Formats: sequence, C-alpha cells, structure tokens
Amino acid sequence: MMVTCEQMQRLEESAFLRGVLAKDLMEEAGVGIAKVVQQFFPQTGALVLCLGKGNNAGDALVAARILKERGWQIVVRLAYAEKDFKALPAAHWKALGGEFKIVNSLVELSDERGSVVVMDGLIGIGGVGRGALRGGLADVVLEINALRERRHVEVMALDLPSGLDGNTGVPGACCVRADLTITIACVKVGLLADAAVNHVGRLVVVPLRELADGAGDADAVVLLSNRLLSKLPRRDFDFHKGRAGRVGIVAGSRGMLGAAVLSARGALHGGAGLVTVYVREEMYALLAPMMPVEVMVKPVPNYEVCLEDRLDVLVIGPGLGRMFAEEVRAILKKVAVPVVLDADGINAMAESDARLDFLGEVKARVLLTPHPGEMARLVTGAEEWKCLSRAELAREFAERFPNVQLLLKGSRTVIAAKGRALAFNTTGNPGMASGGMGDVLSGLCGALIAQGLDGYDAACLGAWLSGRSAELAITHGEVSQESLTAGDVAANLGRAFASLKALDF
Ligand SMILES: NC(=O)C1=CN([C@@H]2O[C@H](COP(=O)(O)OP(=O)(O)OC[C@H]3O[C@@H](n4cnc5c(N)ncnc54)[C@H](OP(=O)(O)O)[C@@H]3O)[C@@H](O)[C@H]2O)[C@@H](O)CC1
Ligand SMILES: Nc1ncnc2c1ncn2[C@@H]1O[C@H](COP(=O)(O)OP(=O)(O)O)[C@@H](O)[C@H]1O
Ligand SMILES: [K+]
Repeated sequence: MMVTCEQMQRLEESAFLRGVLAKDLMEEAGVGIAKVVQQFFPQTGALVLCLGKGNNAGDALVAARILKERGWQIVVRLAYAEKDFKALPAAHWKALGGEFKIVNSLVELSDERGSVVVMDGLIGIGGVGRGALRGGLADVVLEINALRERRHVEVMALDLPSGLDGNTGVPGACCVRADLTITIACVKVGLLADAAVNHVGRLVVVPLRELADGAGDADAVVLLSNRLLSKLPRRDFDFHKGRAGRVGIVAGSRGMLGAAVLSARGALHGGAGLVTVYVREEMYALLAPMMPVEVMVKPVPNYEVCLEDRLDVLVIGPGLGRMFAEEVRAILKKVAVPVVLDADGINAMAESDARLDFLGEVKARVLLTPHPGEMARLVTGAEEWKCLSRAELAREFAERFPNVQLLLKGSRTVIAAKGRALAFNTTGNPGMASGGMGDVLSGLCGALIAQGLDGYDAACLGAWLSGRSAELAITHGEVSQESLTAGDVAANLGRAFASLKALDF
C-alpha cells in the first residue's frame, strides 16, 4: 500500500486510539531496521547515527542499540542538543548506554578506516509541509552528502531521506542522498517519484503489524519478497524438464554473440527445463562453443524456423542486430506462444512503419522489456506521451495494448499490464549499469513464463531476482559495484532464489 505522509500519520493516530503504543511501534521499527542493516552489511563496522530530535531519531536509536550488541561501533552526530530530544527518542538515547563516540562534524570521519555506514535519522514524516530543512538538520545533511561523495560511505535513510518531500518526491535544497531507504510500515508516495530516485536509492520496507492496512493507492505496489514468493511455482517431487518448460531464444549476431549466451544463462539459472538458442548457420561454429553445455544450439537458415518447434515461450532480441527486423516481424505475426521481446526485437518493431499499430495486431501475449532508450524509440511520435513520468507512461502504454505486459527498465524498473497494479521494483544497484544485464533478464523472464507464470508475474519476479542477484554478488561474492558483470548476475541467481525463499528484504 502506498500512502501520503498525512495518510501515514492518520494510520498511526487510529492505531493509538485502538490502544497501540508508540513505544511498541518504534521498537518493532528499530528491530526491523537492524535486520535490514545485517542483510545489506553482513560485516560489522562503524555505524554513524545522524539524529534529529523526533521519532525518526528514535527508530535509529532502537536499531543502534541492537547493532551495538552485535559488534557495530557506534558514532553519533546530533543535529540538536541532547535536551531537545522528544520523550521517546530521549528514552532510547539513555538506553543506548555509554561506549560510543560523539562527533561535532562528520568531517572528523573523512579518514576513518574500515567500513562506515551512515544512518540518517534526522527527520521523517514529521517534516511534511514544513518547507526546506533549517539549522542543524541542514548542516548535517550537507555533511552526510559530502562524506558519501568523498569517503564512499554507504548512506541509509530511515523512513524518508531527510529533506525529501514524502508526498511529491521533490528533494529540497538540502536533501540526503541515500544508497538505501528503509521506510517504515507503508511506502510514502514521494519515494517512487522520478525526481526522488537518486535520493532514495534501494528501497526497503519494514512492515509494522499494527499499521499494515488502510487508505492509500491500491493500484500501485512495490515488489517485496513476501508477495513475490507465492508467484514462484512450488515443484512437485515428480517434476520433470517438460513441466519446467521449453524456452526458445532468438538472439546474438556478429559482434554481439555474448548476448545470446547471457540470455541463455538467464533462462538456465531461472529454472527452464530446456533451452534452445536459434543461430544463423554462418554463426553456428562461433556461437556453439561459447554456450553452456546444457543449452541446445540449433543452426537455422531463417529464424522463422523456430515456429516449427514445440516451445512454451520465445525470447526475441538480445544482441540480434538490426538486419533481421523483417524476420522478427514475420515471427510476431504468426507466433502462438508468449513472447519476451527485448533489445533489437523491440527495435524491429520501432523501425516498422506501423510501429505501435503493429504491436496492437500481434496476437500472442508479449512481455516487452525496453530500457528507456528503446522505449523512447518505440513511442516516438506519440506526442501525448512526451511529458509523462515513467510510471504514467507505463500505465498509459499498458492501457492501450491489452496483449502487452511492459517491463520498463531503469534504476527503478516499473512493470505494467492492463488490469494489474503498477509494480515498482525495489532491488538492484548502480553496479548493474553495464552491458548484458538486460540480456540475462530476458532469459530469466522467459524461464519464468515457461514455468507457467503470466508475463506480468514473470516480469515482477524476474526484475526482483536479477536486482537481488546483483546485490548478493556484492554482499556475498567477491565483486564491487565497479567490477560487477552480467555474468555475475546470472551466476548468483541461485542465491537470489534462496534470498526470496528466506523472505529477505
Ligand atoms: N509516531 C510513531 O509512533 C511512529 C513513528 N515512526 C517514526 O517517526 C517519524 C516521525 O516522527 P516525528 O513525528 O517525531 O517527526 P520527525 O520526522 O522525527 O521530526 C520532526 C521534528 O523535526 C523538526 N522539523 C520539522 N520540519 C523541519 C524543518 N523544515 N527544518 C528543521 N526542523 C524541522 C520539528 O521540530 P520543530 O520545528 O517542531 O521544533 C520536529 O520536532 C517517522 O517518519 C518514523 O521514522 C515510526 O517508528 C513508526 C511509529
Ligand atoms: N542503477 C541501477 N539500479 C538498479 N538496476 C539497474 C541500474 N542500472 C541498470 N539496472 C538494471 O540493469 C538492466 C539493464 O538492462 P539493459 O539496459 O537492457 O542492458 P543490456 O541491453 O546491456 O543487456 C535492467 O534490468 C535495469 O533495470
Ligand atoms: K530520515
């Protein structure tokens, strides 16, 4: 459920009227935040608490109390004097005990060695409608952003990045740039605005039992493991490869053969029963040795031949090049099974004279997976869509093409289909900004469709899993955001499935 800050405050007020205690909510929030920290930062280090005077600071203090017991070194930067704390955070300030360091400025941490994680507990929904940050809060925000930029510390914002308008998502002049935002109970609408993305970063929701339902936008959801897991088919003991599904892949061309390999790896590690990659005869000798041995590589004189095979889904486009556009369009006119249309598959349509009308005439269900550049090519000329946000564009597009499910890629991937809630992915990191990530995703989505999911569910699950895989490659593997490759994402999909089943954040 997505809420405005005012709706969130009303939810809290009605919980208090039912007898729920603010201190219990804060304890539950803090326990959840500590779990999130342990998931994303399995190695302990220095935890720098940046505290305002309200309950947002209280959440941070509860989490810090727990993390201190688990071995984190606590450092505190106060935006106000200690005496200014409201009652609840004041109590948790006392409970934190001694044994921590107070700094007057975060500049003091510029040369701190080891892992440093900053927690922004400056201000949450209490800042709504109060204008730009002032005084001590503004000073600390500037210090956080400077430390993040120069010292490469990780910044976690609690509930909202301080300085962000939680309703519109517009960042104020002083606004925390977080790598991770841990929002409490419900997602505040502003967190999903296009303007907010570089301040929010990875979005995590810590649920609170007593604030679970209520008013808000039910036509939009964020993708969370607890909702996604039920979409993943549970395998019977006598499951076999035929039931796991047959994925056909039309991908790769001279200069871009690796795209076919990455897509096939996405399909294999996504659980497909049988994966067949179709390759032009003249490329066969080059591509076949590059493929994982589990993949069937079929030389064809023309890609339309794939229509003769028994398949459950056809993935078309990764690294296909522009010279087979006619064949792609011919396949789309005849294909009966669901299609995942990516990259040059999308370009093949964008280049046709009919463009969007062509898409409307395709009989099969099509999961379209454009990145923003491919999307722009596809809707060129559709003037009415020029000024829309990513979410609005996805919604309008899905409304116009009922046979299409849209996965619009980006740091905040959105998924839309007619009659379904607009879904915002939460996982992934800037390490994914390198070639081939989308190729893995296309094969992964294909595998999920082959296992019986519809295109919308496959897109939701595929986006979450590929982003989570990128995260796990960094937290549990030997790579950094800089060194992460699409191959790492394919290789870590098993960890991502395990993480989904563990109901990780
Ligand atoms: N209620 C609960 O039980 C639960 C609450 N929860 C948590 O509490 C958070 C809300 O806490 P909150 O209401 O205490 O407000 P919070 O955001 O900490 O700060 C408000 C303070 O900031 C100040 N201030 C405001 N604007 C300013 C400006 N522009 N520039 C400078 N200062 C400004 C203002 O000071 P004033 O100006 O009034 O003196 C005020 O004292 C919520 O986001 C969530 O994290 C969860 O644990 C769930 C249970
Ligand atoms: N900063 C980021 N945060 C999260 N996910 C990202 C980020 N950058 C890229 N991605 C994801 O990586 C993938 C890139 O896909 P795409 O651009 O099609 O790659 P390619 O065409 O090279 O295979 C998409 O799933 C996208 O959502
Ligand atoms: K905050």
